[in-house]
Amino acid sequence: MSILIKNAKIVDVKGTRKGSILIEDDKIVKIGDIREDEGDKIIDASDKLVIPGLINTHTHLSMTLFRGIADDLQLHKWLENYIWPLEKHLNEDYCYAGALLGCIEMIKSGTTAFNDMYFYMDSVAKAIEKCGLRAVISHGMIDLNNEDKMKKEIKESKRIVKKCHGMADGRISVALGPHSPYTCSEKLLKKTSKYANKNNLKIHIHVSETREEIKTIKERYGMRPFEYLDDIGFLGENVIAAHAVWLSEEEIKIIKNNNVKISHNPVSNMKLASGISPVSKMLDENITVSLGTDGAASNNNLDMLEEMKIAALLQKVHYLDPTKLSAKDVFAMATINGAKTLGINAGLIEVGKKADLVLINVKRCNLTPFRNPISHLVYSANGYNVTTVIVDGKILMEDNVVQVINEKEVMEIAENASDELLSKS
Ligand SMILES: C[C@H]1O[C@@H](n2cnc3c(O)ncnc32)[C@H](O)[C@@H]1O
Ligand SMILES: [Zn+2]
Repeated sequence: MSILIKNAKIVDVKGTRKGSILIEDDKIVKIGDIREDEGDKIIDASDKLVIPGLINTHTHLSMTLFRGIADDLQLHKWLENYIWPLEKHLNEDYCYAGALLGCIEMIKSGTTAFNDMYFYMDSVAKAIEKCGLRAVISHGMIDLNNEDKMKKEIKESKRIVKKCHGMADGRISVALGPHSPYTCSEKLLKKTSKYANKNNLKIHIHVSETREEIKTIKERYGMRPFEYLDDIGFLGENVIAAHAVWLSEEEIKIIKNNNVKISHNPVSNMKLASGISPVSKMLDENITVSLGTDGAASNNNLDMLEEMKIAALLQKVHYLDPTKLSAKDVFAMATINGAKTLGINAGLIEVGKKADLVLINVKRCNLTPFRNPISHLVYSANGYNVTTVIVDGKILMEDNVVQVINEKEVMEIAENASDELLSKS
């Protein structure tokens, strides 16, 4: 079935133009003046912006179940005293419920693709397939220097690769997810790197998130985290490093030289008081920096429109310079940089690109008067301005109604799963 989006105001980082968009199968096939009879399904986009779907490059989807639990803590206390004890009680059903809820939240706020690291990833993949989103998923590996645990973690990662890579008509791909340099042994990191490079897979890892991490890695290996990862031959263009908050000048060079992709998570970094990533500096060095929310337990939502605004504001106040991280820069991070990071043919509205598109209603008081689309998207909009979401040429939400699953039922399932899970701890 073809879809014609007519009377659109098309906005991507290349600019704003008026026109219609014709989608056939999973792709955009025509942009401009298009006859109505060319589309089987017509969407009237008058009073709407059509933007590339937003791309969230660091999530832990099923952590929606922990939203509002363990707030106002520093990362390591948060993980060790609250989150990891709760995660011991996770199972397939809980992770499925949390992932469904996360998918709906993302659809409703205009995200079409994401990069997820967590547990029970076949359940997460099932939820993504059901909801129609696009994702890179990885099993989060933590071995704490224990050889048996390392073997189990690698075995589970390989199982997920075999079971889920290319699932959902290719919308799901699998990456390897060593949690971090402080929770993974050198042996695990080296094996991960070897397997990923041999099988052309991405690697998703947390790096340099807190000052405590820098201290731990320095004490253990005599180097800073990115220096250590470089030293063991782990870094490469397939590595997606989340956070990258505490970086020396030398580490910025290492990131650049290895073409490592960085996922910036400003809200999580602010909430856990981890610090401020030197995003503007990295962008000046032409490093690919994209945007992520992190999990809903440290954010506490998955709204990329909100994340864009906070990313821009944080750089400005950090450098005491309002010209840092302009609306356009941050919109690029959430669209084309995200696509480049995840290896998706999207992030721009052009013929031949994947039909991953989002419609934003500009006839809302928070977007009135309507002047500068990218400014409005970054500084004034929020998830509630999203009306329609298309991924891979399929409509996932139309006029604010989720089409792929019953939203109320999912909220109930997730509420019950969260209740049950918390009662176990
Ligand atoms: C996959 C594991 O990662 C944990 N996690 C979630 N958010 C963060 C973060 O910001 N830094 C480090 N680890 C994080 C999650 O709870 C899982 O245990
Ligand atoms: Zn994380």
